[in-house]
Amino acid sequence: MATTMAMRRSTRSAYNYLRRCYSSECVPDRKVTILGAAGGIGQPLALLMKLNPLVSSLSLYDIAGTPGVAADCSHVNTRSQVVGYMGEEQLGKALEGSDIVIIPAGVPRKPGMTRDDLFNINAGIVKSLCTAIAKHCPNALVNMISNPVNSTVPIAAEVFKKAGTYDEKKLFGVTTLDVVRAKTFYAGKAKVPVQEVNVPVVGGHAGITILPLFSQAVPKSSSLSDNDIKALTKRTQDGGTEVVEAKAGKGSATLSMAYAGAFFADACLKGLNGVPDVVECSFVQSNITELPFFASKVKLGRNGVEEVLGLGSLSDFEQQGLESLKPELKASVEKGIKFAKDS
Ligand SMILES: NC(=O)c1ccc[n+]([C@@H]2O[C@H](COP(=O)([O-])OP(=O)(O)OC[C@H]3O[C@@H](n4cnc5c(N)ncnc54)[C@H](O)[C@@H]3O)[C@@H](O)[C@H]2O)c1
Ligand SMILES: O=C(O)C[C@H](O)C(=O)O
Repeated sequence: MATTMAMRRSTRSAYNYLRRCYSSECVPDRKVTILGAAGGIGQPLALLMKLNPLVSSLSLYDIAGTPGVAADCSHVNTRSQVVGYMGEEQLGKALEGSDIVIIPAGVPRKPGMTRDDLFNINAGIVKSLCTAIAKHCPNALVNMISNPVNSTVPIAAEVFKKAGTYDEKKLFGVTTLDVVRAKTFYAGKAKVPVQEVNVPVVGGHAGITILPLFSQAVPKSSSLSDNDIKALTKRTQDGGTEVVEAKAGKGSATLSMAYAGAFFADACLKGLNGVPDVVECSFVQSNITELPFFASKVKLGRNGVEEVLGLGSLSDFEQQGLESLKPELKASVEKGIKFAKDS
């Protein structure tokens, strides 16, 4: 009898908790800022964030083109108020009060280029934007999309350290597109419903540093051979290049990236709002390997990273992939740190 009463009480409190979390009058105000909002990723990402009911204020910043994007987006009849900001003199206002800053500012690849070939231009852009974040919204969660992510995230960390605002719980390299691709390719090959699929992707965000863990994929598939897993791994690692080549000089992934960026920002917002058990992969400061930054499953909470989760058990093939990616990832991280320290 006492047990039944206790169960009823706990069901009621879980129900009340969910009601509190999801009833529209209790959703807290949240400001999301997109830096690079007029670009190939920035525009569809702005639209997807405009559709997110967790956002109350959407701030769109770019060096050009934001008045038009903001006016257009602002006519969509959803909760958030949209304001466009253009040029460096408006950057502070764009950032003030942000809960989340998403950064897709910078140049994309052309066929034949690696992500590291973008370093010379994008490192400087990221450094100056992060300097402004440290000044105007030091407590915001930062979602870094600009490539090469393996170096731009360490650059951001160094900029924040120099400014005295670094909180490792609040800096994220967005690797969600790798997860999105791994899910899609796995579902296609294993012939399982894509909406039921989950696949962790760890390491970094470039070539062999992208390591999908298909041995941990759900739902499990008994129909995939070792060669199928190798081919799926390679396709996930080369997913960005597949799009760059198909776009033939007109940039890299924008629509799938906007989807992935909006999905990850939504997970961050849920974490900030106290929704329990929000877990996504991201490239964060980490001690689960000897590398200082590493992508793995991360539990998101009210302060950003609540816990960096371990790798779980790996197949021999994945273990080999992990060892092979370490030198490249280490070099990219060190390159970012050196740039931020020297410049
Ligand atoms: N993390 C990922 O998975 C992933 C996926 C796709 C693309 N990317 C990267 O995202 C970046 C953007 O790609 P895109 O296709 O949107 O490029 P794009 O050229 O279409 O857009 C970039 C935008 O950044 C703006 N910009 C440049 N300097 C700026 C500054 N100082 N402040 C604010 N805005 C500035 C430009 O005006 C432009 O509107 C690239 O570096 C690309 O490699 C990352
Ligand atoms: O491949 C690129 O250059 C863009 C991005 O990193 C991607 O994975 O699509």
